[in-house]
Amino acid sequence: MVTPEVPGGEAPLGADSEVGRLRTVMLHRPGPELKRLTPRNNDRLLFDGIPWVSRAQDEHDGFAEALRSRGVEVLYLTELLTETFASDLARHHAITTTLNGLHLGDTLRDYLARFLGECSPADLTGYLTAGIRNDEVRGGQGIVTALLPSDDFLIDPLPNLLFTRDSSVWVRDRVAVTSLAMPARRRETQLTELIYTEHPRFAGTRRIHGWHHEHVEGGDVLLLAPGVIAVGVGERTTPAGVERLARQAFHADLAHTVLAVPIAQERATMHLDTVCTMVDVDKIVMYPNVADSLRAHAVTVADRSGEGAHELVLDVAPAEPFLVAAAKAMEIDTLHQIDTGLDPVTAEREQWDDGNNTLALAPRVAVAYERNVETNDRLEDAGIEVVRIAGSELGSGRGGPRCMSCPVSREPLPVD
Ligand SMILES: NC(=[NH2+])NCCC[C@H](N)C(=O)O
Repeated sequence: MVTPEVPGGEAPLGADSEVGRLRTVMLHRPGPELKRLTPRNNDRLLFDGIPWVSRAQDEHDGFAEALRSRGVEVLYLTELLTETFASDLARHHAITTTLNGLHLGDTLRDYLARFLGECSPADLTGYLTAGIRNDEVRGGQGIVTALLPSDDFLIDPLPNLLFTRDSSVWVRDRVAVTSLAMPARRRETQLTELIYTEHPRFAGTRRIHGWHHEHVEGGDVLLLAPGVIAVGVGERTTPAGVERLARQAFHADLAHTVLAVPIAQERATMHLDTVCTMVDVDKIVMYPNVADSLRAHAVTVADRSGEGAHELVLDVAPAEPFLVAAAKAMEIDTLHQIDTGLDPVTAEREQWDDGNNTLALAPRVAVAYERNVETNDRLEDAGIEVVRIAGSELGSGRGGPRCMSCPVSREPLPVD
């Protein structure tokens, strides 16, 4: 359950929908890690271009300002991380997990452990997020430094930290620290897990997943309604990942139905939130080119007499059209679809530019990239207020307002 608000205190942690009034959100302002992108490494680092960093920062500041001007508290991931590093234990943990890659060798690993161990919390955040290249180390010289190319990263930069929704997702009052599938992103959740474990703001928060578990990415997790979670299964979230998440959610009484939604294994549709996002309690903006083929298996608990989450007996229903299965689980007549774009070509262009990837600030109020003109018009025609933000540079990482934000606190939806 989302806990009731403490008068005068911070907003209670958690979210039970994608559209309850947004109170607190975690963002990552793009920083030096984006300056590491080159035409030779951008594919591996999952960017489709080389962003103009200062413009991306301006756009991101515009996004944060749009949220603040509507009463949303903005937390920044790197500030939380630096505060987390006030703890010696957290620093030690971060350094050890970062350096356990097999490409380093003992000489370099020992040197880097000492070097990072002596850094200030802010510098440590900088190195762990922007990475370290072979030609930047001042010690630890030996076989590895001599033989690795000078521009190889000893610690990889994390340009996709920008997409904070992928690295954690709240389900009611618990947080799922996710387990990212792509090698370029695996380290991100070692950092988010530390924040949620060690930062005083999150003291006592219970977790329902972790970076060492089966792959689940937050972009695939949609809280369709209190008790109903849709999870995309494709390039990023594996069938085993959904199973673990569903078991944990059922066991902790966070949900009664999980819809497992297979999605095409393509770059344009890497996460479920590239295909659809909620903009009202019963409205979803959706890519029409896949809407007809999108299907879902409703997963429920058939028998909960066993002890632990792993002993729940799950029922997996045959696949049904997504909108049908969703409406049933949400106990509403219809989940109304608002189409991306106008015609199939505009839809394809605006889907690519994250037209579906909206962030709801409240029922019928959503943040969207301004460039998706046709989709935004359609949202307005359907009675949704659209808060438009610039995203020409931000978009080169293939993510929109929803991927770039992890809602940490939303008001529960009014019960009618
Ligand atoms: N939830 C999302 N759709 N996130 C988009 C993530 C984009 C990022 N460049 C990646 O490939 O992982």
